[in-house]
Amino acid sequence: MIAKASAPAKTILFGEHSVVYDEPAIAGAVNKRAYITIKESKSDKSIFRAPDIGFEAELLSKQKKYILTKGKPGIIRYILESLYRAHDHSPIDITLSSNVPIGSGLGSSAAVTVATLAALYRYHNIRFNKKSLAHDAHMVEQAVQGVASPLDTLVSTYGGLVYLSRNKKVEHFKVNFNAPLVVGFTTKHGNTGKMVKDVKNLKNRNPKIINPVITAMGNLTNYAKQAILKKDYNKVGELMNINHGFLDVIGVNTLELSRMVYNAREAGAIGSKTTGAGGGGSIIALCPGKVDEVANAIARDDSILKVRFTRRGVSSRVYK
Ligand SMILES: Nc1ncnc2c1ncn2[C@@H]1O[C@H](COP(=O)(O)OP(=O)(O)O)[C@@H](O)[C@H]1O
Ligand SMILES: C[C@@](O)(CCOP(=O)(O)O)CC(=O)O
Ligand SMILES: [Mg+2]
Repeated sequence: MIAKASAPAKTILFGEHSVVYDEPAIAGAVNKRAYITIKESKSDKSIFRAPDIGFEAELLSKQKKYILTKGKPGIIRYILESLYRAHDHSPIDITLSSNVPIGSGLGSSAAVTVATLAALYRYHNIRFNKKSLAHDAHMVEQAVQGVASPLDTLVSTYGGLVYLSRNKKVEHFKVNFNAPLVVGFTTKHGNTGKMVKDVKNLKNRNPKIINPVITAMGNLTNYAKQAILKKDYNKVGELMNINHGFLDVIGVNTLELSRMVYNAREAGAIGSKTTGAGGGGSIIALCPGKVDEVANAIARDDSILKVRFTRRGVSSRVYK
């Protein structure tokens, strides 16, 4: 039997980091995906392969350990944690293929986790629905990273553009927000777990300064929700620029991220900001009528990815 699943990457429009402190956030699934295939192993060992990133390891799922044969560790922790929760430890082959850049703020960890759990549930014929899958995937991210909001795993599971409220209520935008976005990313990777910890430490050292900023980031997200519903792109852009400033305050921007953000604005983007955890990774630029100008300006020093929002969330099936 072969089980296959795939799940989309995402981009956070508003509310990264503040969402960890229960502030609202807005994120959308994009048309880049992680694909997982699970089949019985031909040997008595479980093997995980990710040829796109040159990764291979033998899995000791019972002990939550692995023996690396090729590549560098990292993303495998999400696979192991998923196996630990949803696998009976019988020998299997797991293959990951993905066109989501890893550690770039596009939620590769969530896409891989959602796809792995969905494939495992199919493989073992375990009943699940989107609600339970999003919940379980969030538990995996939390276990691996220490702290994680449910945002990335929610978006990867459901697809579409999602608003997560202060009390963790999920709203799916019905409006078709199809303004063109350019993603710029650097070769420097961020690490979500570390960035979340850094923000927490900054907040603990300077509570009177950082706490109101986190609250303001949440208020800004709520204004953005209204602007999106009205398709007021100029307002959305203005709020993205303010959000980038807040991300500077909490210390997650880098020289490369800010360079891309300002290159995008100079080339005509009406809004641009870091997206995801920062410390490396990606920016998004909102640029109606100026996609090529903005893409070319970012591409002078960094890499670009043209993405669009997609309503397609997780999908999975078994082949007997
Ligand atoms: N080349 C690589 N091979 C394997 N794992 C990697 C590689 N580069 C980064 N990683 C790991 O992938 C994970 C990416 O997750 P995260 O930091 O949440 O970023 P994102 O979800 O935005 O891609 C991290 O655990 C990181 O250590
Ligand atoms: C910083 C944070 O808000 C988003 C992280 O996104 P990413 O892993 O960089 O794609 C953390 C979280 O929501 O769990
Ligand atoms: Mg992640």
